[in-house]
Amino acid sequence: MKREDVLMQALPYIQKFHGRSMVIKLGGHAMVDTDIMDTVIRDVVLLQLVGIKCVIVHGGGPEITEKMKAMGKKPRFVSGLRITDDDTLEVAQMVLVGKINSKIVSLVSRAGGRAVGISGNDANLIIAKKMERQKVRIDNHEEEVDLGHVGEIEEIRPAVLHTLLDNQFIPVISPLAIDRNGNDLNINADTAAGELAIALGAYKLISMTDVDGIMDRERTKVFHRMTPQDAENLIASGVVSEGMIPKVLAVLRALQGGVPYAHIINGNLAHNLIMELFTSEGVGTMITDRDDEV
Ligand SMILES: Nc1ncnc2c1ncn2[C@@H]1O[C@H](COP(=O)(O)OP(=O)(O)O)[C@@H](O)[C@H]1O
Ligand SMILES: CC(=O)N[C@@H](CCC(=O)OP(=O)(O)O)C(=O)O
Repeated sequence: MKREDVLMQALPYIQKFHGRSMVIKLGGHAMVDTDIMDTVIRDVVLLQLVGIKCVIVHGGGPEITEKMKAMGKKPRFVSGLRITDDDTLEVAQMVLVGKINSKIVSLVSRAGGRAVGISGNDANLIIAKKMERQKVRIDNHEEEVDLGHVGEIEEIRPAVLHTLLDNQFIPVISPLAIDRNGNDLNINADTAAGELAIALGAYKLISMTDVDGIMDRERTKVFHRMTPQDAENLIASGVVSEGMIPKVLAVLRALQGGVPYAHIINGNLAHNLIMELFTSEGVGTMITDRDDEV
């Protein structure tokens, strides 16, 4: 395709997306290469310049795990959620806020945009409560496990995001929350992105990870489009497993909450974000119960 054709193909999408908001979740596994991360951020700055209100929510699970191991602590997860004791919460805060959030903000600045880094506890953006004890199967019996400082989202107060977006800032959000008594909590980044997308009335939730999208059992084929029902079936049949489960559950919750389109795409390939948004073929998986084009 000629260069001008590629650009013109984007026109109807730009017209459709102008003035709408999108929540872009950058998973920890999608942030391993700084050069590619740089292209992802430049894509986001471009999206903002064509009138899309972009909100970035980032993860950082792999880096938290690495730091915990370096401290001699063994990371433990229950249903994809990290058991978070006092020390682990401190590591999560250091890695998420101190390192990853600040790196993304700098990359936006380098790309010519203006970002403001916040976490869910800033301006009471994400109010959560400590998660109930979770039942886990261990050696043929069920045990109840306390996840520590892990939060379950109760409320999103998006006022701060509207202020930032209306003034052309790109909010970059760390997945931490606060409870009603002011205690800090760790939350899964996909869950946070899904709830933020609902509260903002976002047009799309885009989750960037380290695989091309939702794949078949053999992991040879990517499903480019599916309905929420298809996605539920893939979880029930075990085709969707491990870290993909919280991601797909967050997508389903967002779709139920009124977000029309959700995408899961590979964040480790340069310019996948604009390819997914501005071409009819797309590159990853789009989940929607609408039957129109975008
Ligand atoms: N059906 C599936 N299609 C694609 N990936 C899957 C599927 N089921 C499980 N996965 C796994 O989910 C992982 C993505 O989740 P995760 O590692 O938590 O990502 P992130 O850190 O980006 O949030 C993939 O690397 C893959 O191993
Ligand atoms: C409670 C919980 O599990 N919180 C996550 C927050 C980071 C995250 O979700 O990062 P990814 O998107 O890279 O997986 C954690 O501590 O790993």
